[in-house]
Amino acid sequence: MSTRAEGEAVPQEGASDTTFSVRHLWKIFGRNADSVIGTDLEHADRDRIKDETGCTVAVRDVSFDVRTGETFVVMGLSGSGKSTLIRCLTRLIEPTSGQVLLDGEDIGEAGPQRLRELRRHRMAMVFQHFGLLPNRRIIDNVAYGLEVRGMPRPDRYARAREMIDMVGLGGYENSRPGELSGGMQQRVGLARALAVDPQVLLFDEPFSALDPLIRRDMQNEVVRLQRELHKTSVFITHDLQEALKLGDRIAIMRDGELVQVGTPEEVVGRPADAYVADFTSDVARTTVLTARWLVREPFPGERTDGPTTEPGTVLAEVLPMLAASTAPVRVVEGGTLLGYVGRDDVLRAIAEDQLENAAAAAAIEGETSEELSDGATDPASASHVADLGDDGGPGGSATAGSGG
Ligand SMILES: Nc1ncnc2c1ncn2[C@@H]1O[C@H](COP(=O)(O)OP(=O)(O)OP(=O)(O)O)[C@@H](O)[C@H]1O
Repeated sequence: MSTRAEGEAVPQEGASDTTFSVRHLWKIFGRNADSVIGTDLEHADRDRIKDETGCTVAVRDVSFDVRTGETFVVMGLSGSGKSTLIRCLTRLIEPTSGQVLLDGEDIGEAGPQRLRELRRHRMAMVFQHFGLLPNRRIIDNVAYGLEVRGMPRPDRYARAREMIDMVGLGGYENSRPGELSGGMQQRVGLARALAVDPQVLLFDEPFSALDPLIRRDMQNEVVRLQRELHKTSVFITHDLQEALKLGDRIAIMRDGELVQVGTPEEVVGRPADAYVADFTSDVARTTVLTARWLVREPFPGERTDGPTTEPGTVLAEVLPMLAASTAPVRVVEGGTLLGYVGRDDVLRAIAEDQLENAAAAAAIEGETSEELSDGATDPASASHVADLGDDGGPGGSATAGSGG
């Protein structure tokens, strides 16, 4: 099952603002993979399918769209199917069933020649372990994709130099990968991917092997490059903070399924179920939710002369403004007044954070005790938490589609 964020339009297949359309994608590893889909087993859990057929369900009936220019993050725990999913997008792994459309073209229908063209010209991948050629100089590594395309040497070196400068490695053109730190090698990986000017960048946990500080630098680098280049990107990570920082939208995977697709605010502010709520319970809402999330009409008699802010301002920055003014903040976008956010609104959003944390903890505990007591009913059930989340903030529905 795939879940769309509340208020999100049903995607139009091949719509012009969509780069990837993934429809009912399955990947089942094992010899009897075809014996699962379309049978009763299709809905069984992974363990039962494994027991009865020997097959592993890695991706289960996943559908989503990646919008042109957005960074679409796929997040989930180890084994949830992220790597398999991103490899199915390029058919590095052959899907068992379902469709992947790139600009409306069904890549499942592409013959070997067409597939090679698509991979060379339309997509580029950045891997966790860099994938650099150890005996080649940095400039040759960066120019590699252009060389494969047959670009003349002066042109490809010029382009490679440009990309090396862009990722801040000017001066290292003649070094070998082994002479560079992990973070620098990943910059080379990034430059190599960008050199071919791909339509789509695919990142498979590119920063997982890096030290935390270098990892943060690289995340900032990606944010900066995205601001400049607006490349459509699919980014795989198991790190929620990374997902929140980089993602215009985040898809959360569990056991091969998508459990929620939404903006960072939607995922944190209105988690789809107890699993997502548990994932996001450590995130300080004030650093993710923005004024847009809480914006509302003025109350009768309320002051309307408060300080102004933009809808994208995080609540952590709205708070000091409210502390300094007794009037609610006016939320203004491009000269248009969207509405107001007052002290109570922000307090309620913060209090909900505490309530949801407690409810999520209770639900997880409840699930565990249910398992132990073989199905005994527990009031703190998953749906209880989902209900809490569904209520969202006072202005919850105003945010649907924001940040996309
Ligand atoms: N080639 C394969 N053959 C059999 N099973 C596989 C294969 N590749 C992956 N799997 C299984 O498919 C499931 C999903 O794996 P996948 O690597 O896609 O998850 P992931 O979320 O990317 O995990 P990680 O973050 O650890 O890489 C896992 O149960 C894994 O064991």
